[in-house]
Amino acid sequence: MGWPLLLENLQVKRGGKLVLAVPRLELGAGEIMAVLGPNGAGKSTLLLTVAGILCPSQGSIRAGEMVWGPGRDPYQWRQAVTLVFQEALLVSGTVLDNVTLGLKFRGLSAREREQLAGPWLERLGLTELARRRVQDLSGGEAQRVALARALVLKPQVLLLDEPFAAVDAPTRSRLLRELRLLLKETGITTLFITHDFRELPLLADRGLVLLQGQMAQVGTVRELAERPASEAIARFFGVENLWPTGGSLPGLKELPPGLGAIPARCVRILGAKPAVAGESWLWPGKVKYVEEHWDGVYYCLLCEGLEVWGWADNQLRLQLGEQAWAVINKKQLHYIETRNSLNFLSDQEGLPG
Ligand SMILES: Nc1ncnc2c1ncn2[C@@H]1O[C@H](COP(=O)(O)OP(=O)(O)OP(=O)(O)O)[C@@H](O)[C@H]1O
Repeated sequence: MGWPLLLENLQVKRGGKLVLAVPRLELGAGEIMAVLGPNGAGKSTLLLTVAGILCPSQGSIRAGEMVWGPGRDPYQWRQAVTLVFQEALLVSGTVLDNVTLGLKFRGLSAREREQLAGPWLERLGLTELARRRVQDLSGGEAQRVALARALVLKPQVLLLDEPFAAVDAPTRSRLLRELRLLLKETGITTLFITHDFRELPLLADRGLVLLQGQMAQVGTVRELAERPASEAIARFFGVENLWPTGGSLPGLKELPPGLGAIPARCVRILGAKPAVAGESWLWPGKVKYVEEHWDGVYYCLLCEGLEVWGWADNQLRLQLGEQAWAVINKKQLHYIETRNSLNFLSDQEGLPG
């Protein structure tokens, strides 16, 4: 089982500027956490710091008994924590040479190295490619080699920068699911970067959203998508419905000033008013937009001037301008208080150091 990871009071500067602040972040032993956020949010900075490549200007990172931070020697830390870069940094030679490189540095004999590498080559589908020269690999194969090279060292903590980014989307989904099984079996504590929140359920137990160098929210995929802590997070997760509260629609008019948020997939569109509303609000509206998918249809209704995005199965055939009903589940409409925006690093003045 990997080690638990604890980041406390972490501040990281780059080019003399504070670009990442993590007051506290805890990963349980064997937990897999995704790091999400837009460009420049601080994702790579976080990974490079946990890898012992960047030194924080303040704070500490603990893994098991070991500590990384200002004044600490990174040598031992780097033995326990392994970073796999997005661009597989392979040395010239064969796949096997690359997978066993770290073991060679640790002084193992060629025979021992091959014995240890064998199972990992097999699990990552590389056995047939073991003697192939790395310059003849596809981008996806090269990424798998980089991963095998990291896993063969049995790291306590694994850091992955956009795993399988070079692979086409369906193959990436399959590889991420397989990687999850493998990591859960070995119990390696893992932090990985992704730009795509849809990858979160494939690999991660929880996600950390970074915005402008700040921890904006930590949670499971459902918590992040259905209970976003701010408008910025809701937008990042592609929550289609973000309505200003107030007005005359039931559900919104009772809320204090802010936003009502609900993903389109959680709003049901019906062609006729149901007899019973149950735990829902029923909003009448006219069809403004239709988008057909293979497994259903997205509709946008105009309800009292608000654009309401919802989902229906393929049986429902509504035309533009037709009367329809949006069913808003009371438990799923999430209130976001807009007055409490995050204090982003760039908005702050006089930060320490
Ligand atoms: N070497 C550097 N010197 C100065 N500033 C840097 C350096 N590297 C990154 N930064 C700044 O640090 C901040 C965080 O960058 P980082 O690369 O960690 O973001 P990211 O979330 O990984 O972005 P991306 O998704 O584009 O890779 C950005 O404002 C960036 O401009």
